[in-house]
Amino acid sequence: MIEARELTKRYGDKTVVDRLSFTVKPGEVTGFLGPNGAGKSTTMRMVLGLDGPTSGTVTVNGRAYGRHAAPLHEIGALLEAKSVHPGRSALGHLTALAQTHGIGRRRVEEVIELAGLQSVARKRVGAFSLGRGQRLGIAAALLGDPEVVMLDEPVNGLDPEGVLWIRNLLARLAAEGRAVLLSSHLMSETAQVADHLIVIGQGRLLADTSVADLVAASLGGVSVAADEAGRLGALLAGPDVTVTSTEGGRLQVTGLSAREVGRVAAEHGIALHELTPTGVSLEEAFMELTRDELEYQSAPVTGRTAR
Ligand SMILES: Nc1ncnc2c1ncn2[C@@H]1O[C@H](COP(=O)(O)OP(=O)(O)OP(=O)(O)O)[C@@H](O)[C@H]1O
Repeated sequence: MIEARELTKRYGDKTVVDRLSFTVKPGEVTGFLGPNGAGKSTTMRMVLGLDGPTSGTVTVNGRAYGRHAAPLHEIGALLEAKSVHPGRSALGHLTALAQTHGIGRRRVEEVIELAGLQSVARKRVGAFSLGRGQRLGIAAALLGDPEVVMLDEPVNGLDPEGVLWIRNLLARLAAEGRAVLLSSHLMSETAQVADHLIVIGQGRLLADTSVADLVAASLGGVSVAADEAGRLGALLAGPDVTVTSTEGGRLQVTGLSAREVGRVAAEHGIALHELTPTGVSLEEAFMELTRDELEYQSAPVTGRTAR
């Protein structure tokens, strides 16, 4: 379990992580989402004691990382810019790491197999593709059979087979009762594997929700085609309702259910040709959540700055 309480990191006068509180529970994959620069890597570095918080705390299985006698058994992590000596073999790298914790040869072989690296275990790591490098990083993370697994953007640069392999692996690790934290800036990809989501923007917590709840909340608009689209649009309009006309007498309505739209049309004798609930994608839900929190907003097409 990872528990962050009011975790804060400032560099100079810039607050990169801002009073962040969350829990990564055992038996679940928790997605850690945020746009570039949101503070995910900084948070993960603080979990591992690589950066000290300015204030607040973060613990792994009840203690700060540095207070564990054998941290590889508590948490296995893959951070983005992990450096491995390029002249070493995968086997050599994992063996050296294992020796720091008195982990035997047998476990080294197990994680090599688990990561599908048997055929290249004796090859120089410097010649590894990005995908193989990621697999090696994950093998290293799992070496100590840790209760908590934390991976920073693990699918970056992987081919579809590698992506599927990671998805299955994460699901299995959670099913074994481990707490799994997985960072990403891609909502749809994360939602496919995560049970729970922690979304941050500019270091602040924006959402702490189950994937199922987010999916339910994202089901938004209704597409309507009617004979008297203009009249129907005026009848539907209200303080929390947006009505946009599109081509061919079609309306896009948000803030009302399909049933409510249908009832208004029936009450006013307006014939409908189509009444379709249109869910927004999870990616859109994520963009909506983080819209005000982007570090670098794209300039709109008019060329004016966004803020
Ligand atoms: N050592 C540092 N000194 C000053 N600023 C830093 C330092 N490390 C990170 N930052 C700043 O903190 C902010 C958050 O960075 P961080 O890498 O944690 O974000 P992230 O969510 O992991 O983003 P990405 O998805 O791009 O990796 C950025 O604005 C970054 O420039």
